[in-house]
Amino acid sequence: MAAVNQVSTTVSSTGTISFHNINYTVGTKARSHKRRSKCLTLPFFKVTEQKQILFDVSGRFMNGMNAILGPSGSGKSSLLDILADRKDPRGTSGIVLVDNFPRHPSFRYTVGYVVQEDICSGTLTVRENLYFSVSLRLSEALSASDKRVRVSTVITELSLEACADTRVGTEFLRGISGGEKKRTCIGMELVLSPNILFLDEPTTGLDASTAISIMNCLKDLSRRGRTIIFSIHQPRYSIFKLFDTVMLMCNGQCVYHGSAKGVVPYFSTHDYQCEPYDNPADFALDVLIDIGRKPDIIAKLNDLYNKTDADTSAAFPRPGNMIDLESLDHKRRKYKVQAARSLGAEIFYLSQRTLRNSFRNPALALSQISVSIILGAMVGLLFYDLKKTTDSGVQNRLAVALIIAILICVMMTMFSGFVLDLDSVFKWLSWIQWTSASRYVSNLLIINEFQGLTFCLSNQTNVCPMTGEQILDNLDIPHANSWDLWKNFLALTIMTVLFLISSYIQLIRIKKTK
Ligand SMILES: Nc1ncnc2c1ncn2[C@@H]1O[C@H](COP(=O)(O)OP(=O)(O)OP(=O)(O)O)[C@@H](O)[C@H]1O
Repeated sequence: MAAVNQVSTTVSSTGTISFHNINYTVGTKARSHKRRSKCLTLPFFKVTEQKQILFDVSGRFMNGMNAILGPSGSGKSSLLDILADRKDPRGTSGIVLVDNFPRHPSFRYTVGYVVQEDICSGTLTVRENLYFSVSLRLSEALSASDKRVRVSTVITELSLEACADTRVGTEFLRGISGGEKKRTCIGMELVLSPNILFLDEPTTGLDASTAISIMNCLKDLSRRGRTIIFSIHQPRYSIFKLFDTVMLMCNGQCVYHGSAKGVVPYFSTHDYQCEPYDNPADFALDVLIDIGRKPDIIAKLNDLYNKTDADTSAAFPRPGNMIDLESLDHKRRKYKVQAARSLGAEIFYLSQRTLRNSFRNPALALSQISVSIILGAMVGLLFYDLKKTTDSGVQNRLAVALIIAILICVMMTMFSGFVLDLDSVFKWLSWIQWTSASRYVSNLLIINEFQGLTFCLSNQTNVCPMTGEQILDNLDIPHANSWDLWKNFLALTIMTVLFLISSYIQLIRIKKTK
């Protein structure tokens, strides 16, 4: 989901976003042989070099359709992410203002961002997807009926009434059309009532007629006072003529920012003539590809754009204010955004969706249930009516543990201290056994299986030369008291908690910025 679950304030704005001298740099693996060779002796030493993606990009987007156009790799998505406050602030510089003020810390949660891939749940209906989005992302103060009204309004706004109660569809389940699916994804953002809607390549993967219907839908939204900002690759003329402003990017620099109608006349003044029947978007892309090979022309056009762009300079803060704005922006990033929902509510809505998903996706539910039943039956059969004899009785029980361990994880089994005698074979590696969940599981199973048993000869059942305790002693598994059993439970519990915590930390790390 684009902007997750934290909406603390309603930002009232006219939706004008201006940005000034945006630079973006990332650290990449060093490619130069010279640098690598210096570090050949340090195999784990990563050599990074800085790569600048965006160079001093400035501009202003207002209510209407604002397109960011350029060849692949020109920096469109990077700029879009920075404006939407979805990029890691490290490596970015410059100022982004909304209605001439720095963005609120919760900005990214109050604007809509439609990612390229469709993120709606296939087993839910269009209405349920929108309701899920509104429930998870808006304040708990909103009543159920308010939520329903909001969802219905968005359904009407996006002309989704006819398929509102149809399931979106999965690879196994026929659902709504591609265009309706994209509109559902847009709707999941619109339920926030954002003034600004970002879209990353909204027409990618759609056929021509679906693409135009999506863009017409966005045009309608823009007419109702929204600022629609999107990156787009190669629009047809019927789509291009819907744009109000166009920003042309080339190698991370802006070479044109102005009206869509002005593109052809602008480039004609720089000796690039558009053929009478050529699509201006195709023409612009051809020009961008050509000047991409000529750094001096890019620099000239970029310089011209920086000097003459009237819209940008009108919104540009006075130089004296720049320092204050930078420090404000710094403070803004440190500001803690309060979650709009309690943890319990989040768990409830997510579990509800997961349950619905399982029930409505017969293939998934069936495979999950079948796997559980088959595994359970297998383990049950293996343990069923085992003999208490010294030969097969003992052997069938050390085999069962092995099968289970293999099912869980082969690697962990290797270090369980059960398959191999780690003390003698891999002395220097034997400590790994203490990190192996399989070791604790196998210890538990073996203690549980053998403790208190006596094993007799198969032909003379009154002669019982072996006890379970002896086998446990032979395997070097402590079993003197109940703590020897329960400490394995404790170790497994601690491992589970640690894995959950580290997954949670990783989720927190990746969810906010790219
Ligand atoms: N985190 C990163 N690490 C390394 N390179 C990056 C990173 N982010 C972006 N780039 C590079 O920056 C350039 C611009 O990327 P970006 O995705 O913004 O371009 P784009 O115009 O949206 O391209 P496309 O149309 O293909 O999606 C590309 O060359 C990309 O490989």
